[in-house]
Amino acid sequence: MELIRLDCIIVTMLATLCLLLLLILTFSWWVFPILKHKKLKSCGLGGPTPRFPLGNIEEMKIKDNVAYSHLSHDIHANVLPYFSSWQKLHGKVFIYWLGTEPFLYIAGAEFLKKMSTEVMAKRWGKPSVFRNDREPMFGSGLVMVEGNDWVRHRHIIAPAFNPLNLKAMARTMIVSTNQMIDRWTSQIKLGKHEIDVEKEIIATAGEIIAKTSFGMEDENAREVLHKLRTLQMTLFNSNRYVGVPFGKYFNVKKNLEAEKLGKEIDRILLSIVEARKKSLKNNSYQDLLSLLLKENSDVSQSAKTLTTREVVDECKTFFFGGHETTALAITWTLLLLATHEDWQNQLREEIKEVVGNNEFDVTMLAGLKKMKWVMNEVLRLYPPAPNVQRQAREDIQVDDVTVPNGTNMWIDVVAMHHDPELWGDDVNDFKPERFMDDVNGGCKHKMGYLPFGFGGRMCVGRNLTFMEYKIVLTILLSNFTFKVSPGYHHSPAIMLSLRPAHGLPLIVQPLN
Ligand code: HEM
Repeated sequence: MELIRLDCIIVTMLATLCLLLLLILTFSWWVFPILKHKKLKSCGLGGPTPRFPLGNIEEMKIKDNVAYSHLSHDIHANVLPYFSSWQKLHGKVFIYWLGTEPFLYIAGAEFLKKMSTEVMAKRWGKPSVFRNDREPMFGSGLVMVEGNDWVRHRHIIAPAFNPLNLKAMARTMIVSTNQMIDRWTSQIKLGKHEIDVEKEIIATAGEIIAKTSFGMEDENAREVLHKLRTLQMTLFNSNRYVGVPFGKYFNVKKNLEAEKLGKEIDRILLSIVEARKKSLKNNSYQDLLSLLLKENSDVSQSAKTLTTREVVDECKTFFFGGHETTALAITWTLLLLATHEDWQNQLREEIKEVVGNNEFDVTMLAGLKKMKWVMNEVLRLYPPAPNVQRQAREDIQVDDVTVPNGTNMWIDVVAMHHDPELWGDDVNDFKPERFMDDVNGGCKHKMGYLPFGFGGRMCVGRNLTFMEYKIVLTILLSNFTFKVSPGYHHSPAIMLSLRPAHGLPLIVQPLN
């Protein structure tokens, strides 16, 4: 009798527990998101109808990238077809769903301005669904951290990019680029003029960040870069179910693979961090790693230290963020210069005027004005970071719209950079002269041009990019001419960053 009663109690307890769990899940997966959605809808925001449990994911699945019939820069409808068609129906600010997570889509510059003036950088969050999903790639690095942790990380990292440190990195950039030039020259001597410049430049930029930020030897650097690339492909080259309850288990193999790669990268970086801790060699300049470790060893500044785990995550973040974006900016530039010979020649002329017969020196970079216009225009047409994400950590009021605490946001940089209302009818033309007298390229709204993000969370590495871009391009244009190969298929695609889906084969000829 006693035993039966005990059984009953256990069964009842289990049933109550299950019911409670079901209730919690229903509330967190459906009721709370629906309430948030309702609040936004009541302010007049529309959007595509979501279906439980996928939200709008089915409509967002992209088939194999279709090659463009010509070299059009009107890329938004191709790289983000669902956003492009929803925009036509619902305007520049609307709601869509990733699984059971509502997202506020923003391509309205004025809305973004009003929203960002309401919120300080440290009070912005990053969508939890992405933070979990991208854990193997960025961990708790600067891109992902929030609140006081973000302040602490940024405070430690920002000084690494001061002009003195940057200047000291220039030598490595020149050496690595010259090695690439030698490789190309040998290849051309064998009659092979077609070079996949995307692949080459990404490898060189990887080498540069490995050496300048971590003093890493080639073999270790190549291994980390290779694993990061595989991780990126695993995470972003397929349709996944981010935001869908138990979505992680829809693609167990890929998720396990990503976790494994993330751990392997951590292991290599950890061994480098530990070795550096022991040697803490006194570089003539402070690379990122020595800076992070130096702050850590200063016990009087305990509020400003990072744990070893955080240092490893920062290394990972900088390894990836520090090379691919810059490399893509240079890659897209070579495509645009290959199709605009006049600009290719103008930049070569400018280099001749600025550098002349002197040895190339970083102090000369400021004189390359047209090159900066070209860079700005390339970053407008092909922004390597094609979107910015946020999560509200408090209610935000934008005119009549209350964006509730917890709302995810997807800011569509590609859409804003290609918006004729902001840039005029020639929005899809390559016109570097837009930037001649205006750092905003004549954009009608100051929040319409965001290649490096906005506010306090703006890209911490942008000055490094400016320098590397100019150095690499100066050396390339001083040695070669570029034409598009007949084998090139124009297929910009988003795999976290905006890249040519099939590489960039160019016909490269030595200048003399
Ligand atoms: C063309 C080159 C680059 C582009 C287009 C670019 C773009 C961006 C954008 C749009 C953001 C803002 C993200 C957000 O608000 O969520 C950002 C942040 C960041 N970038 Fe870059 N970036 C570039 C180069 C670099 C380089 C060279 C490094 C490092 C060496 C770097 C490291 C970072 C980091 C750590 C953050 C996070 C900053 C924070 O949240 O405080 N980036 N970048």
